[in-house]
Amino acid sequence: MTRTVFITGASSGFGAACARKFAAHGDRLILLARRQQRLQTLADELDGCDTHLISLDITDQQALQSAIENIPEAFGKPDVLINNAGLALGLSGADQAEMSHWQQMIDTNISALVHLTRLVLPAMVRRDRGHIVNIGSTAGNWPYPGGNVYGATKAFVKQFSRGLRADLLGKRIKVTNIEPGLAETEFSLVRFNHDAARAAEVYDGTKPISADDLADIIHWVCNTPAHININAMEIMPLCQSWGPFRIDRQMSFD
Ligand SMILES: NC(=O)C1=CN([C@@H]2O[C@H](COP(=O)(O)OP(=O)(O)OC[C@H]3O[C@@H](n4cnc5c(N)ncnc54)[C@H](OP(=O)(O)O)[C@@H]3O)[C@@H](O)[C@H]2O)C=CC1
Ligand SMILES: N[C@@H](C=O)C(=O)O
Repeated sequence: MTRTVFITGASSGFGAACARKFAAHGDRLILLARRQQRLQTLADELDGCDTHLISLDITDQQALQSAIENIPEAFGKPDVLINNAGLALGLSGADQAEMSHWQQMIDTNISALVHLTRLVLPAMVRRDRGHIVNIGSTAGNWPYPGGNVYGATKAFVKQFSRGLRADLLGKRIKVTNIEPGLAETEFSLVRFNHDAARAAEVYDGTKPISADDLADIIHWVCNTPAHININAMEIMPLCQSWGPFRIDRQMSFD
């Protein structure tokens, strides 16, 4: 059956790779991001796939609502919503971080994700079918220095995903939180204000998760038997693991 798959953050990274993967399996796509030209180039590449493009800032609530109301009828209602648009900005400690960065991460990773879910979910409930795939992060499970608000937004996404599952018991609607670790996309470029050298250092000497790796996993998650729900999946490259607790041995309390 051809599904309508709605992917946010489709102009790059995981979102673009998911678009290619789902298109290759015959699904029709609704693709959202700010960069219209990127979306158009992707849609041209996916020749033969029915694609509806939504070019907007997902934090603009009015624009988002109007875009959802104006999805062409031929696309029907989304069967799968991949809440992927998101970002980290900066890696400064909490006393130094820019408040505007924190606000943008909260607006994008939390508020916009919640808003879009609220807009799309009623039709899934009415039709008694659907799948919401939220893109969380290992940063929502494990803290690291400088990850402060970014990690907190992803912890929100994790708990929101669980809450959705609790609310949707008895409905044929699946909810999954995908929690990737080190993955090479434009993520670090954005985090470090397009400083390419600094972004490259993040992946230096590693074999990180690729966008295609993650798209394969998401596609699998969206194709499990009807009675199975993958609640959460944490994925790291083999070269990544946890560090020990840090202990400061210099502190004085005199
Ligand atoms: N790469 C990594 O290491 C990991 C990433 N993640 C998460 O995966 C998700 C995708 O990131 P990834 O593919 O890595 O990074 P990319 O930077 O490559 O992609 C981010 C996508 O989000 C879109 N986006 C960001 N802000 C907005 C906005 N305000 N309105 C609309 N679209 C927006 C961007 O589109 P545009 O700029 O055109 O608007 C882009 O398509 C994010 O939620 C990220 O937090 C989770 C774990 C690991
Ligand atoms: N796991 C990465 C993205 O979410 C990170 O925290 O750097």
